[in-house]
Amino acid sequence: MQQASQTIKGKDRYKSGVMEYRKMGYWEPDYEPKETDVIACFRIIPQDGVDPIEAAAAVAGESSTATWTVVWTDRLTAAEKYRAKAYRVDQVPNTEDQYFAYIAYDLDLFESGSIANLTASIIGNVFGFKPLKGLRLEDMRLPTAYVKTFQGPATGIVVERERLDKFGRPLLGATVKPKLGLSGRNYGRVVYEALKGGLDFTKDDENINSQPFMDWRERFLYCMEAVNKAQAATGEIKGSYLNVTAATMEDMYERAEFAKELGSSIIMIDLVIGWTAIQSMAKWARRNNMILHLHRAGHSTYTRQKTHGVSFRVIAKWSRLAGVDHIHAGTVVGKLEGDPATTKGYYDICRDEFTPQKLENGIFFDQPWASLNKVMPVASGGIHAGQMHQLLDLLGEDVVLQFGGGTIGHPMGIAAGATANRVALECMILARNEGRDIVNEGPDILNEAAKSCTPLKQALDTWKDVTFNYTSTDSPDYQVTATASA
Ligand SMILES: O=C(COP(=O)(O)O)[C@H](O)[C@H](O)COP(=O)(O)O
Ligand SMILES: [Mg+2]
Repeated sequence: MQQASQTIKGKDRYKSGVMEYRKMGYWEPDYEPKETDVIACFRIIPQDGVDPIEAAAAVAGESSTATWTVVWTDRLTAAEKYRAKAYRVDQVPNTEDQYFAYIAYDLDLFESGSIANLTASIIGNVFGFKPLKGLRLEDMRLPTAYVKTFQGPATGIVVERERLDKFGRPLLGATVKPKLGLSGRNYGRVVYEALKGGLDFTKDDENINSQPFMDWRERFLYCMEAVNKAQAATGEIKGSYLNVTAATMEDMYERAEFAKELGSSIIMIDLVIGWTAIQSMAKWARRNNMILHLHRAGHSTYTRQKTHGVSFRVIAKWSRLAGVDHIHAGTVVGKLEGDPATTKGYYDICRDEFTPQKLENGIFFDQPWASLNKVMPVASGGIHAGQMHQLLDLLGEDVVLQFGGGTIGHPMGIAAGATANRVALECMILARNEGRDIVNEGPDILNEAAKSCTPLKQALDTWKDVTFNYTSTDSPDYQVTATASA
């Protein structure tokens, strides 16, 4: 969709009154983004009768320098440079009223190393702008110059594996269940059983902090006792993500310090604590040699519907900049939202050294990572041992596979549930390394291994028919590599 520049030049540009955004300089179809520009792709759904180009210009304006009327004080600034520029608008395939608007922002609009500052512009007031029915931030191109101002993951995949001494296979974890209500002592028993049975990690759930039934100190003490006992029993390094999420930064630091004092290798935070708190904890984790796990609690309130909000691929990018080591990124086959093609895009963002544009995976831009560490994606939510071949095929090797119900709900108990998952993983890795076609032979490979592993046999029998086959709400709009480029 093209419309020539309508920017008013000279002194008429600064006449008092209301002027269309495209006339104020926020629509510049000839603009060529600079290497150092931040670029955003928004899905715009204009109100009836609103011209899509004007809507795109308004988004550029409201997310950068503009207000609703002309202000003469623009002339006291380098306004042409600071104005964000909508430079391209495409109709979204298979829609009548939706448009992808590409907007370029000068790097000087943003404070170095601050997600809070970036987001206050890009997803600030503009999301409430009345002429739009809906607005979704689909993707961003963060230039190398800007990426370099962030710390990135505190530890990274390579060093995490070295510290854990685990290579060549996904890591295995489990979320302690029930989510709420266990006492510290019983909680510790779940952790011990799961780790002794063969998992590498257990984890606190997103909503367990410090409630009347279990103080956070109780939890940390019993978890670390379980970790130490399981390490002694198995000779392997184990961990339990201790959730330090709390009401204030002071509380979170206190909890993190205690986790460190007890010898934990990993702590956990929830996305709901906010970007500044996440960045603070990432810096703390870097200083204290701690792995930092991020649970994306809350994201679905704004990532899941395509008509308004922020795509999770953008949340994944911001999280990598902010400095977390783990991020929940979806399972495809489990109980929670996750289209395979879209989810692949999230995993690439976490693990690539350079993420190329791939419209079929929802990736709109080439994204350099400028040597920032890689984030370990975490697959969690309604998965079980019988899906091991699919998980390995879809998600690859650098991933934590987390089975909460799929460990603790095992008919023979928690340790048996853990063993089932470990044996399923190891037999699948062996088969893959032997060159077998694990996607098609996967069920046979598992059944074969189950002949000499009763826990695996029972896991397969218990959960064999469990699938969550529902239509995804967030599949890519371009099904094949299109010619569009930023
Ligand atoms: O407690 C669980 C999963 O438990 P279970 O394994 O018993 O289903 C996590 O909170 C979800 O993984 C969150 O979802 P996501 O990972 O998609 O953010
Ligand atoms: Mg949970």
